[in-house]
Amino acid sequence: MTTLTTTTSPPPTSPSAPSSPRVTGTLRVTGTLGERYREILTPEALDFLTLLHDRFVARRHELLMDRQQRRQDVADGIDPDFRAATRPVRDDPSWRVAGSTGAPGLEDRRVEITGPTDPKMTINALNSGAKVWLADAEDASSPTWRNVVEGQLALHDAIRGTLTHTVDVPDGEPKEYRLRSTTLTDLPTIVFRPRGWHLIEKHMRYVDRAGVSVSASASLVDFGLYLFHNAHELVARGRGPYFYLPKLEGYREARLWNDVFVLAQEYLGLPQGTIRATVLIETLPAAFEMEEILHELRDHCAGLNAGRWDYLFSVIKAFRTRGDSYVLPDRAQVTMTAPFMRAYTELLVATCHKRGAHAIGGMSAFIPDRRRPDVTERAFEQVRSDKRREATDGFDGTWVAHPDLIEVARGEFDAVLGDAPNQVSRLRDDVEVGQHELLDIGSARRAGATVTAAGLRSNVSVGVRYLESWLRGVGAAAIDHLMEDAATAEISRSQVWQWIASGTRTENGVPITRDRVEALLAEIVDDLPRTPGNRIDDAANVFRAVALAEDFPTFLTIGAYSQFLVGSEVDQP
Ligand SMILES: CC(=O)SCCNC(=O)CCNC(=O)[C@H](O)C(C)(C)COP(=O)(O)OP(=O)(O)OC[C@H]1O[C@@H](n2cnc3c(N)ncnc32)[C@H](O)[C@@H]1OP(=O)(O)O
Ligand SMILES: O=CC(=O)O
Ligand SMILES: [Mg+2]
Repeated sequence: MTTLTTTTSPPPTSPSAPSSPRVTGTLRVTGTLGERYREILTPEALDFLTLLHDRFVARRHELLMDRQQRRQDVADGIDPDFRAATRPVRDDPSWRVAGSTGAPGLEDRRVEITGPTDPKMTINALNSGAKVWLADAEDASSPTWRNVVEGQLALHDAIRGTLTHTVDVPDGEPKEYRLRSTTLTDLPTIVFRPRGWHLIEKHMRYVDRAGVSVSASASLVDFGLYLFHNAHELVARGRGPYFYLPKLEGYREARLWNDVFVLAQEYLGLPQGTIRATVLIETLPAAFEMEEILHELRDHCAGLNAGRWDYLFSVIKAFRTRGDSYVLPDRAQVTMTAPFMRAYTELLVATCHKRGAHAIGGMSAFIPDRRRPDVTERAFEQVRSDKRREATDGFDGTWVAHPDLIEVARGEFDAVLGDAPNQVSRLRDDVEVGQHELLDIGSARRAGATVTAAGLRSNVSVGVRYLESWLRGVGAAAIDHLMEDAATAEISRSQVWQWIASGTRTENGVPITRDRVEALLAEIVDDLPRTPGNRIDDAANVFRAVALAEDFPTFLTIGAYSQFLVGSEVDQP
C-alpha cells in the first residue's frame, strides 16, 4: 500500500501562500496510486484537505445526526413544514444573493449538459455546444477510487486545454478525442458537483489531533481537490470555481458549505465571493427551507436547481412507513405535472427570482438513440414538452442528459428568453404554495395513476441493471431508452420497499410481498445475458439488501460502496 500524508510546507502552486491556518490533524491516502495520481494528491493539496477536515468533520457528523432525527419525526407523524424560527429571513425583503454578478459564464445557463468526468465524456460535454457542463462526481458517477482521482485529472487537463483521449476501435483506426478549443471561454462553463455530505471517501483516512480516525468526507475531498488545483487557473482563464451542491436537507447544511467556502477562499488567497454555488433542491426537507438556504449562501449563491429524481426519492423515503395514502404509483406515472411536483417547482422559481437567483430545471430521463429514429423522436417530444413547461414557468435554464437533446431544449428556452440571458427579473408573485400543496402526495393516485405489475417488474429490472453498471464503475447508463443514475435507481428500489411495507396491491389486486419480489428478481436475473466480468449476481444481492431489508437503508450507495467498490478490482487504477 502506498501511503501519502500531509506535509506542513506552504502550497507552492497557490499564488498567495496560506498565511494563517495551520493543520492539526493528518490525512493519509490509502488508495493505490496510478499514473499521474501524485499530480492531484500533492502534499500541499492534502494539507488543504486536512485543514478542511480539521475544521468541518465534526459539524458534518452533527448535521448527519440531525437528518436522522428529522426522519424519525416524519416517521412519527410530524410532517415537514416551513420553520417558524426562520420566518424573519423569509419576511425580510431586503436581501439578494450574489447570483451571476461577477461570475463570468453563469449569466446565461439556458442549456446545461450533465455527465461523469471520465476523459471521453469530459471532451464530448465540452464540445457539445451547451452553455454549461455539470461535471458530475455525484448521481452520474460510481465513486471508485479510479473515477475519483482520474476524474480530477481529466478536469485539471480540460481546464488547461490539454486533455486528449484515444479510444481503440476494433478493426479500425483509433478514435481521437480533442477539445474543440483550448480557450476556456469558448466552451461550456464548468460547474462541478462534488459528492453529498452523506458519503465518505474510504481511500483517505483522517486522524484528528486527539487521535480519532475516520474515513474522509467525500464532499470535502471532491470539493477541496477541484478548488485547490483549479480555482486560480479558472479565474485566470475567464471563468471561476463553480459548484453544484447536492442533497442538502436544510439551511444549516448550507451554512456549513458557506463556512467551507469562506475558509477555502481565505486559505487559497481567493477574494471572498469568488466561489459560486447552485444548490440542488432535491430533498423534501430542503423544499421547506429554500429561502433560508439562499440566505445562508447569499454571498456565494448563483441559484437553485430542481433535482426532481432525488426529490421523488426523498418523498418516498420520508413517507415510506406512513401507509397507503402516501404510496406513489409507478415511477413512470409520476410526472412533473403531478400536483405535488408542480408545487415544488413553482415554489422554487418564485423563491429564486424573489432573491435574484437563477432557477434551473431538471432532467427529463428520455434519451435518444442514434440507431433508432422512433426512440429519438419520442425522446425529443418528451424533452420538448418538459422544457417548454419549465421555460414558460420561469426557469432560467435546464438540464439535458445527452448532446443530441441540446438543440431541443435550447429551442424551448430561446422561444421564451429570446436574447435575454435569463428571466430572473420575472417575479412569480402569483405562486401560492404551502405545506399542503408540497405534501399532497396522494394526488398522483387520486388522479388515476396506479401501481401495476409492469411497474413493479420495471423497478426490479432497472434497479438490478443499473446496479450492475455501477458495480463496474459506470454511474450513468441508458436502460430501456431512459437515463438511469443513482437518483433514479433510488426511486426504483425505495418504491419496491414502500410497496411491500405498505401492503400495496397492483391494480389487478395481487399483493406486493417480499416473496413475490424475490421470485421476480430470480426471473429477471435468469433472463439477463451473462458476459465475462459482469456483476449481475452482486447487483442482485445489493438490490435485495436495499429493497427487501427489514430496515430501510438511507442510501443505496453507502453499503454497496464499502462492500463492493472499495479495494475491488474495479477500484484499482
Ligand atoms: C438525476 C440526475 O442527477 S441527472 C444528472 C446525472 N446523470 C447524468 O449526468 C447522465 C448523463 N448522460 C449520460 O451519462 C449518457 O447520456 C448515458 C449513459 C445516459 C447514455 O450514454 P451513451 O449510451 O454513451 O449514449 P450514446 O451512445 O447515444 O452517445 C452518443 C455519443 O454522445 C456522447 N454522450 C452521451 N451523453 C453524453 C453526455 N451526457 N455528456 C457528454 N457526452 C455524451 C457519448 O459519449 C457518445 O459519444 P461518442 O460518439 O464519441 O462515443
Ligand atoms: O440531481 C438531480 C436529480 O434529479 O436527482
Ligand atoms: Mg440528484
